[in-house]
Amino acid sequence: MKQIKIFDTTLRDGQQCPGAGMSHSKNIEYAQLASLIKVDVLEAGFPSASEQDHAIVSQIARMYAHQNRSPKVAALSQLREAQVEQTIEALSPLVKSQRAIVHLYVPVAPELMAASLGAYADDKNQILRDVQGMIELAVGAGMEVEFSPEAYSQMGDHFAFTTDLISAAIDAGASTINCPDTIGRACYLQGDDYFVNHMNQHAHIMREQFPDRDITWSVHCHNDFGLALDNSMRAVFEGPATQIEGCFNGIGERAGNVALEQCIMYLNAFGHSQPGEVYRSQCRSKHIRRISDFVHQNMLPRQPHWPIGGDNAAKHSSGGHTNAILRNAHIYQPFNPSEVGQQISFVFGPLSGSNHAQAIIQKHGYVCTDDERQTIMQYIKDHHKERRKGLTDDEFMAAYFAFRAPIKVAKIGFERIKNKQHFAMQAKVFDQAEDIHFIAQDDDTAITALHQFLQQRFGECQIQSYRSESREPGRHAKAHATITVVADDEYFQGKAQDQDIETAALKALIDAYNQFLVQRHYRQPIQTERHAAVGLRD
Ligand SMILES: CC(C)C(=O)C(=O)O
Repeated sequence: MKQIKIFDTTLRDGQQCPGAGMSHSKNIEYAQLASLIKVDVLEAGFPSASEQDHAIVSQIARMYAHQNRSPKVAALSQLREAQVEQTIEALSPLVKSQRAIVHLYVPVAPELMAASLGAYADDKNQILRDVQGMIELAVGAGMEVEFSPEAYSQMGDHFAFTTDLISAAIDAGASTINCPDTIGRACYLQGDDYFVNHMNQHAHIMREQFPDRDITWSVHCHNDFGLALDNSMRAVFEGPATQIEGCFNGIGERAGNVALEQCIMYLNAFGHSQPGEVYRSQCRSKHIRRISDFVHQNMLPRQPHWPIGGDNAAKHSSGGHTNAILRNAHIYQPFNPSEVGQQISFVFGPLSGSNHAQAIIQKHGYVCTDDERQTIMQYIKDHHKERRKGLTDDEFMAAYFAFRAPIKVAKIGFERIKNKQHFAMQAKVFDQAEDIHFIAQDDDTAITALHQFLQQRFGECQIQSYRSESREPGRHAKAHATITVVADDEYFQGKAQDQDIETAALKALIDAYNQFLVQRHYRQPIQTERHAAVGLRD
């Protein structure tokens, strides 16, 4: 088995992108999650960037120093002695357990060298001496060293210089050579210039030069052309890389870095496809959703359709898909979502089918027979025809209750005629048309009259509270009534609105009563087997 190390730079490269920065305490929280998911290396920051960055790296180093199985900690440094010293200082708590990595970088692409190093770029021998000297300094302080020739994929005619740099770095004690596609412009169609080919050449040259050294080759890809995953995987499967650098949810400079959760799951799914070798990471994939949620909530929002950890990655709506899933839970999933801490869930939408509707109703413990499921589904779709984006379960069930409602009122009124209070209602009650009319007591209000009628007809039910309000200004504002009743030891809240305050209250009471009656007549034991079979969320 070939173990592929996962180098997590969410806190460093991830926080370099606009909008992703987090407070000190959130950085620490993230480090705990990185340890839980078991990345091999956590790049905790750039200690020389500010006092706070130094303090964050140093606290993470102290925290991990007390935990045996936590990741190694890397911290980034430019080729400047003062920076290297600050980096060493921040990482020092991990020296004893040999888990501190100074990550030193210098550009090698010609244009980038000129733009970021100025005149220093012309003195290649000095750069070579500095790389050698600073790595020796870090190694002497008990650090591991990772060396990155920045913009390696754009090195152009600097191949020989890059070879010298890598050679100097290894000679001075660097144990990892990281090959970045800094601007996300690498593509296998580049042929001989493709950076993975260069990595193979460099790995070969270094093996010849340092036959006794065990060098880790690492890859660090940005996603500007959407090729970060392809490039990272080619570096592993076609090149010498045994370490992948990236960020959870693919955050990072510009279009981001390769998404680590995609790399981990790619290895899980395809790592055994090559003859004679199995590639795996040691990460506990079941925590992917948790760390992905953290990045989503505290760094940058995640697209719903984001691969692996996105909300929609295990959510289904269309009829054809949900139908098949109800028979075979994982038929439309490329892997079992529980591997990444997700569950299959359904959203009822305009393209959903009657099987899906029936499953939701039964999951909530109500009756929906095979004969009626088509009618109920159509009713619910018509009831919410403006909701093209799908219904929550609450909205869906409210429509189911409206469909089942035993009392469907066509006309309702309460008026005084010849000194008597008259109550009148035209309604369908359990599908029978009825014309209800009676003379109420003198001191009855419309509500008490209706309440008495409903109790006599359908059984005991107490009014717990009644509220009526107008939510809009002006004389045309509607009255919104809310009435809560208690029946069979359960609470039912009825709501209604009408231009007339009294009618709104009457309708709200009927709504509450309807819910009580739906519960009484259509409740059934929850169909747990089917529910469990499709892994629906509770
Ligand atoms: C410092 C290096 C590794 C980097 O972040 C890049 O090249 O993108």
